[in-house]
Amino acid sequence: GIYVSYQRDTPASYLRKTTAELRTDYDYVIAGGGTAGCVLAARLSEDSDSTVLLLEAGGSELEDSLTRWLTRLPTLTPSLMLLPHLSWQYRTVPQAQAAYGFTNKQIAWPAGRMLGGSSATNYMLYTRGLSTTYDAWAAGGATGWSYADVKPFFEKVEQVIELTPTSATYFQTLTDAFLAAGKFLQRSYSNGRASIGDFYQLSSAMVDGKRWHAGIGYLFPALNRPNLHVMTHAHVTKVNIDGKRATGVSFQTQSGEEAVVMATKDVIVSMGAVGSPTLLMLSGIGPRAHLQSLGIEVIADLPVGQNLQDHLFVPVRVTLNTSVSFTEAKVTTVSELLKYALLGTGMLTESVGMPAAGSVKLGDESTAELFLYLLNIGSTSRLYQLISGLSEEAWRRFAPGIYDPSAEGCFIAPTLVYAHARGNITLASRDPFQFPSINPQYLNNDHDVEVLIQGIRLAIKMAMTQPFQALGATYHIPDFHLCAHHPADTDALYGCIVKHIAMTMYHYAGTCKMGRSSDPATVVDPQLRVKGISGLRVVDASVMPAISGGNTMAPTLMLAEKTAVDIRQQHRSR
Ligand SMILES: Cc1cc2nc3c(=O)[nH]c(=O)nc-3n(C[C@H](O)[C@H](O)[C@H](O)COP(=O)(O)OP(=O)(O)OC[C@H]3O[C@@H](n4cnc5c(N)ncnc54)[C@H](O)[C@@H]3O)c2cc1C
Repeated sequence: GIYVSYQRDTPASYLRKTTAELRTDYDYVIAGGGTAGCVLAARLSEDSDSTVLLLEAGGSELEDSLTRWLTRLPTLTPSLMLLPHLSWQYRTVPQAQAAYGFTNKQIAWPAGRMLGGSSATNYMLYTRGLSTTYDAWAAGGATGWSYADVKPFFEKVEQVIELTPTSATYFQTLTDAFLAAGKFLQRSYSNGRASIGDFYQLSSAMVDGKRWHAGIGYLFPALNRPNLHVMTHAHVTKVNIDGKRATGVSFQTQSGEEAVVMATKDVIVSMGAVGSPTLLMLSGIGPRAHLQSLGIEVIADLPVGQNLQDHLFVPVRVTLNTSVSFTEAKVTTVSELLKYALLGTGMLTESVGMPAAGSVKLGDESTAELFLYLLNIGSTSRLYQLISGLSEEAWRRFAPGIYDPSAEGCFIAPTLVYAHARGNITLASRDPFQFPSINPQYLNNDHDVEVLIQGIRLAIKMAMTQPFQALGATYHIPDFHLCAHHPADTDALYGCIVKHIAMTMYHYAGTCKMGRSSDPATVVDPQLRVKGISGLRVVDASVMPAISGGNTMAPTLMLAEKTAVDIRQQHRSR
């Protein structure tokens, strides 16, 4: 008896297993149970007279204790990116102007694949980002999205997440050195050419040393609501459209069953900046010529998949002759990570990743162009090569001793905040299970390369400051073959290095651009409704008109909170 009632009450028991457990229609059907999808499902089902269905292609930690264990322990984050059932193994197409050091010139683009989405596999940094981003969104036609407008929704998110400073025990010496070095830079280089902002320790979405994600914070506590249905392993293949109205979605279940469900109010697509444009194009919403070339009937000719943006960074390797990080454990492979997990060291509940950052304005720019992050992946270097897609050769030439697990070190990571490059996502075929073709067009313009060159110079200056020198810091300039003919310490050399090693911070955004309806570059209006189609919205990182000035999880949570209010108001006032 006890066993049965325990079973009935587990959150997993609320997940729908077969289509027989679903209704034929819901008020809202949400495609994608990721960062934004979990917020929407929780908020929309707060109205007990609204019915909500959430469909997620991946599984959930609720169904599988190994997944729960892997996702909750912050140090295991890099390993999640290698597991295809937890991360989509997307990859860019070969890059013309970037990724020279990557196998096939392709950069790995992992994204979360389970309830919680990328918030369940990411590095957990939480930052609202530069307020100037949102003011620029509003000025560009995204009415209602200025910083003053969005601030209350960040505050709402911050009531749900318990933020903690990125943690400390293993990294604090290094973090302190980085923050002190930031102060040195500020004093010495805040002149006409570069103005250096404050350096600060970042906040992390962790509770008691364990990962917080949108499933934990939003969805799981709502699972017992009778008006909310959630199905995992449900791969959405199409938005069904009748005339100019979205009527529901088609999806395939784990057992391979093809199913259709109807939405009486809204279909909400929250499949992330790769998944959402892909689904729209498969459904006939996208650039006319592209859809026609694949024989897809065009229902709305919109620039879906365009305007792709990301944050690129250059890891500058700094080794130290003082033991500062991971002093208790040297972790170089997945199996070692697991070994330490089994040993249960406190290190597992430490966040690898980026504990601190500062911003830099270049020339007479009015907003920051560069962030300098402290990247704490010193002794997980082999793993890092695997997850990024860097070639063995490039990784070996990247820095001496990179394979030496006893080498203490870190990376200083200058990051391009507002790239000028605009990439695109297009369908590779009409098969909804085939990945699309992802072309970020990284570094296809001088501006982006020049900003990162200045970033390398600042990273070097930082390594030479007294706080880093006190730890015996040495910075390393990679000796890539193709760069060998450039003289030391020249822009030409650093530009060549940028083209080899600049890599993604996984902040894919912008592929279903929001803005004024009359603007031919936009896909959704400021209420995130797809232009020209009723009953269809896109709510996730893809709607950002310009990438946020900082990591993208918090802005994605914010935009889902804000749009949930819009949706509820719209339908209440009818
Ligand atoms: C490795 C990594 C590290 C990162 N680190 C940070 C960080 O430290 N801080 C930060 O702020 N940001 C970070 N980011 C970025 C941030 O996590 C994302 O920008 C944000 O979570 C995106 O949210 P989203 O709702 O747009 O998409 P996601 O959260 O990715 O959700 C999309 C969901 O849709 C599902 N889906 C896709 N296709 C289908 C389909 N056909 N049918 C059904 N469901 C489907 C996916 O499985 C997924 O659950 C990181 C991202 C990654 C990948």
